[in-house]
Amino acid sequence: MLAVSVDALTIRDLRVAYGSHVVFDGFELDVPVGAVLCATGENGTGKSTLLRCVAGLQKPDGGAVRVFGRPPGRTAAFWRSVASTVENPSWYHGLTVREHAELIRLANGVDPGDGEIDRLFEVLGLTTVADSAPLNLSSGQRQRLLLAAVLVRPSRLLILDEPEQRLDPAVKPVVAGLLRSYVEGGGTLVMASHDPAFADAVGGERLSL
Ligand SMILES: Nc1ncnc2c1ncn2[C@@H]1O[C@H](COP(=O)(O)OP(=O)(O)OP(=O)(O)O)[C@@H](O)[C@H]1O
Repeated sequence: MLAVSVDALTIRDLRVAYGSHVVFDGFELDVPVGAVLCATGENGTGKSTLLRCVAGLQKPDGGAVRVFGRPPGRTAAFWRSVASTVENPSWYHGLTVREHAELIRLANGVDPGDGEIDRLFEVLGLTTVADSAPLNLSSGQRQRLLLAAVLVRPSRLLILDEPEQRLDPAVKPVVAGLLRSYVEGGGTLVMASHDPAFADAVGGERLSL
């Protein structure tokens, strides 16, 4: 039997308008499994709108979005394959930074004590704040935690909206390296970025909006 390969992301004839302001009309996109796609463009060109549609967080006015051949949705099954920073999560009061990572790993069926959290915290500079409450972190530290939270669990597609935002210049290459490793491990990455050097460091295709 012939194996039929399904792209990670397929968009056909996408239309999104806010009132009379048309952001997408007849937009098409294919992202194969294992690819990196980075949307770039000035403020307001539609990067976040596109990512929200891909994550199923916004219903387009027309067209079709398929993630691994299925419509994106708010189901647990969809989010088991997809990790995203398009919408900020709520942090639990009473749980530390490390306990959040442990909870995420445990809930996704992976061992929280296998050293992966320590490794990620070390490279992302979160070790010294591991026992803090997330709400006490600086905005840059919270951005690192957000990235740790999506990277600490298994997924097949990462959807990241400006992952470089609020990061120190020294941390950006580290995050770019983590994202490259994610893709080398078979994952697909769809992101938006305002930082050409960061996008170059991650690699892959650019989508200019
Ligand atoms: N809920 C909304 N209601 C009305 N207009 C909206 C809404 N969300 C986005 N827009 C408009 O749609 C356009 C695209 O917005 P979007 O946030 O997708 O752009 P972006 O490329 O992500 O911008 P930025 O680089 O500033 O993050 C903008 O002109 C914005 O004003």
